[in-house]
Amino acid sequence: MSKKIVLTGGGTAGHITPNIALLPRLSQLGYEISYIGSYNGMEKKLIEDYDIPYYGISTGKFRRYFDLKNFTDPFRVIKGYGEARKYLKEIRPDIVFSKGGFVSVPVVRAASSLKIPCVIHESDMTPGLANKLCIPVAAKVCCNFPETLHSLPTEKAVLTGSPIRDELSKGNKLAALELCHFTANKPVLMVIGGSLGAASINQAVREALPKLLNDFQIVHICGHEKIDNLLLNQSGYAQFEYLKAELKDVFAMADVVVSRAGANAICELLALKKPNLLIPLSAGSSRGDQILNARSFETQGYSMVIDEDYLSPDLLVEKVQELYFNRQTYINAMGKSQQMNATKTITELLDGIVEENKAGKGK
Ligand SMILES: CC(=O)N[C@H]1[C@@H](OP(=O)(O)OP(=O)(O)OC[C@H]2O[C@@H](n3ccc(=O)[nH]c3=O)[C@H](O)[C@@H]2O)O[C@H](CO)[C@@H](O)[C@@H]1O
Repeated sequence: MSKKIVLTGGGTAGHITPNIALLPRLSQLGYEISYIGSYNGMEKKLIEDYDIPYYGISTGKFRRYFDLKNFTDPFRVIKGYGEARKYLKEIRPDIVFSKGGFVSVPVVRAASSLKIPCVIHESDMTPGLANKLCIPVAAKVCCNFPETLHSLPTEKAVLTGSPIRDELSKGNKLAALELCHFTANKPVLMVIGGSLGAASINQAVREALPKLLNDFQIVHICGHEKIDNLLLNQSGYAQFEYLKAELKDVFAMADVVVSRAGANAICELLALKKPNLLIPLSAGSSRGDQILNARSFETQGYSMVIDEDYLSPDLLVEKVQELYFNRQTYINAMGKSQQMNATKTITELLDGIVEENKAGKGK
């Protein structure tokens, strides 16, 4: 009997790439996979590279602050709920897996109204608002950090880690050297500011370029519309807005990495054992989870950290040099980590629920 799953999640790549990581194993297990995301969000652009049906719904953001859109977004969400219900009735999945983000709320709530079991996943240390709205109706809530277990209902919480795309460990260094027009004789610093880029990191890196270029070639993933045209011809410096398939090659080429401390990004750095300097998003512009992520990795000896409030070009140069000098220490520490196989744990959990329900219906 065929098995069907609907995946949802979007807004930023951190709510999408873990779903992508699950695709090969779900296919092996015989699932027909569909995706429900927003009409035109990042998830649509990333999922269209895979051969699975995509259903777009209307979405709105849940804000804790005043914005005129707070008056119109509820109607968008209600519309999205109706569309999600319609698509779910059409697809008739055995289960829904949600990676969070605002688009996932109407999908999970609609699935619950149709008695379709939902499993949701929280990558960060504390649950985001979208997941908080879904926890009451979820069958299970997967999480990435042991610390998160305390914030979740005991009977629903499962520690799984965050699924990482297998292909990331299969990069080709030579392909990346060619892509960036770099030589093989000088170390490579990779800078990645999360899936949307990070303006403060971009500025510090660009101001520090004259010094950094003495020792490194720099590949900078700077975010949508954040390329600096004045630096396009700078030798030893390559900029990209966002990398899809080439990301694995750039990881393979990187000797050291400067990164935001998004939950998935840091798990990938750990899995790939890349010595890294984290600059977490400040508490002023977020709920502070990246700071917790970064401090946890620093304490475990996997990462160096700069507080964004103290970020300056000179401090960046000093810390990058220190990181490169001590890189083997970080590689050794990361080599001792007991990182979970999240893809295996989550797909087994999902398949277990589906098989149990099918067996129940067959009785
Ligand atoms: C500003 C913001 O709200 N950030 C949040 C967002 O970050 P963000 O969406 O940046 O998520 P993460 O850093 O966790 O993950 C980014 C993902 O995008 C991928 N990637 C990135 C750049 C690129 O060019 N190509 C590419 O494939 C990375 O490999 C990774 O898989 O979600 C994370 C997970 O909930 C949170 O921890 C972050 O606090």
